[in-house]
Amino acid sequence: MGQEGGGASGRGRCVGRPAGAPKEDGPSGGQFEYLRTVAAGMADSTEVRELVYLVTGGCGFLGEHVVRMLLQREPRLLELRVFDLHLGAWLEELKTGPVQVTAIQGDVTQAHEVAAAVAGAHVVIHTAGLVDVFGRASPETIYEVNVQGTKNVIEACVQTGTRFLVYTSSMEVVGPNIKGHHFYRGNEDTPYEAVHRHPYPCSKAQAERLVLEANGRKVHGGLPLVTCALRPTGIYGEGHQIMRDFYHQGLRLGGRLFRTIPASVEHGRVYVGNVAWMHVLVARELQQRAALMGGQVYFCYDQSPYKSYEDFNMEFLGPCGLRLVETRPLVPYWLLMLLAALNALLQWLLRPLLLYAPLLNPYTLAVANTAFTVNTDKAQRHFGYEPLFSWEDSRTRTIRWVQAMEGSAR
Ligand SMILES: NC(=O)c1ccc[n+]([C@@H]2O[C@H](COP(=O)([O-])OP(=O)(O)OC[C@H]3O[C@@H](n4cnc5c(N)ncnc54)[C@H](O)[C@@H]3O)[C@@H](O)[C@H]2O)c1
Ligand SMILES: CC(C)CCC[C@@H](C)[C@H]1CC[C@H]2[C@@H]3[C@H](O)C=C4C[C@@H](O)CC[C@]4(C)[C@H]3CC[C@]12C
Repeated sequence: MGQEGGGASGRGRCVGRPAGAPKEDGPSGGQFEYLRTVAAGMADSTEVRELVYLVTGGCGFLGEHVVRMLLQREPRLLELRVFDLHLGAWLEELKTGPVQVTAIQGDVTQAHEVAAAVAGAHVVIHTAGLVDVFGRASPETIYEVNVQGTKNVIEACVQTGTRFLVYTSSMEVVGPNIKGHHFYRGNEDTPYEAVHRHPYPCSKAQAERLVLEANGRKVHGGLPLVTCALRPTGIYGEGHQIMRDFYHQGLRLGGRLFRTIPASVEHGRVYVGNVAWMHVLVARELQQRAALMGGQVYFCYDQSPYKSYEDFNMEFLGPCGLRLVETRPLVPYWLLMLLAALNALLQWLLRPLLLYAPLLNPYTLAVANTAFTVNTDKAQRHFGYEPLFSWEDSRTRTIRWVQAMEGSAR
C-alpha cells in the first residue's frame, strides 16, 4: 500500500517539528507470512530461565499488566526489573515467585539511572511515559519524559549492549490529526496526514521515530539493536483512570451520563490484557525474527467492537447501574467547542493560582469527535498475535473491576 501524505506507517509530523518512520519493508521484504503457531501463548515450560527483562513505567496502568503478563507467560524469564518513578506496593506480592522481581525507583529523564537499570538486561519494554492531554503538565515536561526519556533508554541499550527494545507508542502518533480527518478502520499502511500540534502526540511521534531509527545501531559488543513500536488505540480495562472518572461522574449525576459525541463517531479501543500480551509476544518474537520485525510498527487490536467513545464506555458502566441519556448529543457541537475553548482559557488564566484541568478541552473534544479505528492483521502475520482475551472476557473483567469500585451504583 502507498505511503502518501505521511501514512499510518508513522511518517507523521508535528507542526514545526520533523518526524518520520520507515514503512513495512524490513530486510525480509514485509511479505513474510508467520507460520509457527504461538496462539496458545505459553512457550515450552521446560525452557531454561535465563532472560532479564526491564519494564519502564512498570507500575502504570498498562505497565502493571505487562509485568503480570510477563510473569505468567514468559517462562524464560529469570529476572524482571520494574522501573518507575513511583513504585506500587503490589510489587511486594510478586517477589515470592520463581522470577526475581527487582523494583527500581527511577526517572527516565536521568540518563545514569536508566543506564544502571538497563545494564545486563536482554530486553527492554519501554512503556513509561507522561500521558497528558489535559494540560496538567507543561509541554516541556511532556517532551522531557517522552522524548528525552526515550533517548536515554536507547542510549542505555547501546552503551550496555542490550539488543531488544520494544516501545509503547500510541495511535496518536498517527491521528486524529489537527484537521480532524477521520481514520476509518485503517491499518499500518493506510495513507493519512499525520500532523499534530498537541505536545502529547508530538512527543510520542518523535519518540517513536527515535526508536525506529535506532533499529540496526551497533550496541556494545558489536551486535545490532532490534527495535519496534506498538501503537495501542484507547486502552481500557482494570485500572483505567478515565473510566473510573466517568463512573464517579455518573454517580454524582444520579446514575446518568449525558451524550456529547454522536454515536456514529467510532473510536478505537483495545483491552489492556491484550495490549500487555502483545508486548510479551512481540518482545519474545523480536529475538527470533529480528529481520522481519526490526524497525516495524504495529497497531494494537483485538475483538473490541467499533463504537463511539461514550457508547463503548457504557458497555461497562451500563451493567454497573449508569445510563447514557439521549440518543443524540444533548449539547450542540458548537456549544461544546465553545465550552472547550472556555476551559482552555480558564486553564491558562488560573495557572498561576491553581491547576484547572477538566476532561473537556479543544484537543480531547477533537479526539473524541473524530473517527479513529484500526483494522489490521499485521501483528498476526509478523509474530502470530491472537488476542488472549475475547471481547466477552475483556468486557466481563472490566465490568467486575468497575463493580468492585467503592460506591457501585448497583
Ligand atoms: N492509556 C492509553 O489509552 C494509552 C494508549 C496508547 C498508548 N499509551 C501509552 O502507554 C504507555 C503507558 O500508559 P498508561 O496509560 O499506562 O499511563 P500511566 O500514566 O498509567 O503509566 C505511565 C507510567 O510511567 C511512569 N512514569 C512517568 N514518568 C516517568 C519518569 N520520568 N520516569 C519513570 N517512570 C515514569 C508513571 O509513574 C506511570 O507508572 C505510555 O507510554 C502511553 O503513551 C497509552
Ligand atoms: C467530549 C468529551 C467530554 C469527551 C472526553 C473524552 C476524552 C477524555 C477521551 C476521548 C478519547 C480519549 C483518548 C483516546 O482514547 C486515545 C488516547 C491515546 C493514548 O495514547 C493516551 C490517551 C488518549 C489520548 C485518550 C485520552 C482521553 C480521551 C481524549
